[in-house]
Amino acid sequence: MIASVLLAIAGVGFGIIPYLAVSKLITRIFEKNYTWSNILYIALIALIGYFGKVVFSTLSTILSHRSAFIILKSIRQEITEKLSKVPMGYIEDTSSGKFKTVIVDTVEKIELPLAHMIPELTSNLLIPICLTIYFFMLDWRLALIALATIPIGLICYMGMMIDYETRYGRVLKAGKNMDATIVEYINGIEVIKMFNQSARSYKKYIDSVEENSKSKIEWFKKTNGFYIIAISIMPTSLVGVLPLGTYLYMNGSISIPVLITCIILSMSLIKPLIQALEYTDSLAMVDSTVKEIADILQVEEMKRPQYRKDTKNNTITFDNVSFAYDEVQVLKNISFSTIPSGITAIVGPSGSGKSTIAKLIASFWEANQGSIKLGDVDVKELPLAQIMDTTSYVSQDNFLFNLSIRENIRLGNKKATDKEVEIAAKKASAHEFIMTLPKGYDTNVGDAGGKLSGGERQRIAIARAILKDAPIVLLDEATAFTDPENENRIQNSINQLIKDKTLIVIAHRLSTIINADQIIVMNNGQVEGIGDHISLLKSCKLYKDLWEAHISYKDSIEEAS
Ligand SMILES: Nc1ncnc2c1ncn2[C@@H]1O[C@H](COP(=O)(O)OP(=O)(O)OP(=O)(O)O)[C@@H](O)[C@H]1O
Repeated sequence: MIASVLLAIAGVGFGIIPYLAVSKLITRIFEKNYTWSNILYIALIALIGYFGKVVFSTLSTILSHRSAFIILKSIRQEITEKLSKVPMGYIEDTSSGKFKTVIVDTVEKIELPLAHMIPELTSNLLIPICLTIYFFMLDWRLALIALATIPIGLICYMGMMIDYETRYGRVLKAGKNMDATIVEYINGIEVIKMFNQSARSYKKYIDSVEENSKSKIEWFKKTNGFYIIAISIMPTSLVGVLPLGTYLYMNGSISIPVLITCIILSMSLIKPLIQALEYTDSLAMVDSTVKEIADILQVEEMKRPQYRKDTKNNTITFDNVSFAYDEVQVLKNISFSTIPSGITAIVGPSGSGKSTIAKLIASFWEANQGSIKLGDVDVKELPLAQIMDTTSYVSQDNFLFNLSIRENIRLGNKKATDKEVEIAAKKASAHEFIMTLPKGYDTNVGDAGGKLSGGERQRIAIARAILKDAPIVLLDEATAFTDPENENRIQNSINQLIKDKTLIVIAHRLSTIINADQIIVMNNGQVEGIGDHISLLKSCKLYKDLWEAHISYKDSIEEAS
């Protein structure tokens, strides 16, 4: 960027040469002190000046664009890296549309000011300054009258800038809100269609589009008057220069060459200044854009060390753990240890905190109190990468990327060969259905896996986890896909996934976990009972109630079918 500014300054230097050359030429012609070779020589110098300006300012623009693209790339990389280090809570509380807007659109907005404003502002300010000095050297009275329109223009610009940041801030905010709402609308299009709604009846969308247009009209109304007056008055320097110049010439104060040079100078002085002032918009935008990006980059990260530690074993231990998402306490003094290479099931009514336990194990959030240990080390003393390598989290809504099936499975282990991907898919009982697809493993799964059924998505996610081969598996058992055929397939794939692993399963269908080595019964954020199926039936009333409810539900389903 510095090289680009230096080149822009060199361009400015060359840009002034034609003005000086024209002035010299006029002087010589009027003094009748010229030969054809003199004229050609001066014209050649003017031409060199012009080409020098074009070459240096082009080089400056190329360099500034290159630097701008590098800066944009690194800002985008920093934001995405940051998102992997902040707590999930922050990401869940922020709409995906907002992230999209900041990473794609907001960052893009800095390209123009970075690539153009720095070199062009430099030249647009330097050229008038140099010309003004020369103007004063020729005749200070004409120089002063030529510059008289500038303060009037500046006053108008100042009027335009009153409350500018707040007003422009409203425009930016409305634009972002509209972006976020549109992304949300597209994501929820299924629900909108199902309830026979349209974009017009989706109030949030309509409101955001209206606010976007209102804020722009308001901003336009308040700034445009000042802007029009400024750009109309500022270039009128000839109105003063012409009569005063003629008067000075007539009373012999200045010569004709000086008068003509001053007229040329007064015409060329204002245009670059107006262009420079037009960057006020970009400056205000850069300011709010930088603040917005900084807001994300300054979010507090989960503080974890850089280096891995030996944890001795892969047992997870919760010791008096409490946790709240916002103010509301979701887990209260939870204590338990998982069974090494065994199954620990977590059961309980909806909202009792089961998934939250899994998310704390996966370090999506930090516990507020107490400690969570992996082996004999507190997870806070382990790098996030070590936790991620040690655990596989198969949630209910497994997200698939808009990529081929092969690439989605390979996310589990990016070094896996095609053969290994297929073996994982076979273990997950997914191979068969994949082979019926038009392009087999190369079939694209669509946005968020939308081209596959829920059960198929689940099996692809399990294949991904099998390929990852982490020693701890966190499984948020799906409540959907309960038709017997699918359930059997998913159960088979889960059995392959958990071979020789420590499994923590959040179970909704109690019949699937009666053989678990340990069952933790959660109620309202607390542990109500721990034991195996038989012992809990005797000792834990809540577990007995849940079991009876499950059995009678199962019976009713079987009777109905
Ligand atoms: N991101 C979040 N922000 C705020 N509150 C949350 C968040 N996620 C969950 N909760 C709340 O925390 C409580 C426990 O949720 P959790 O998902 O752990 O329950 P669960 O036992 O797994 O429920 P279910 O069986 O219905 O999946 C609920 O009251 C829920 O509303």
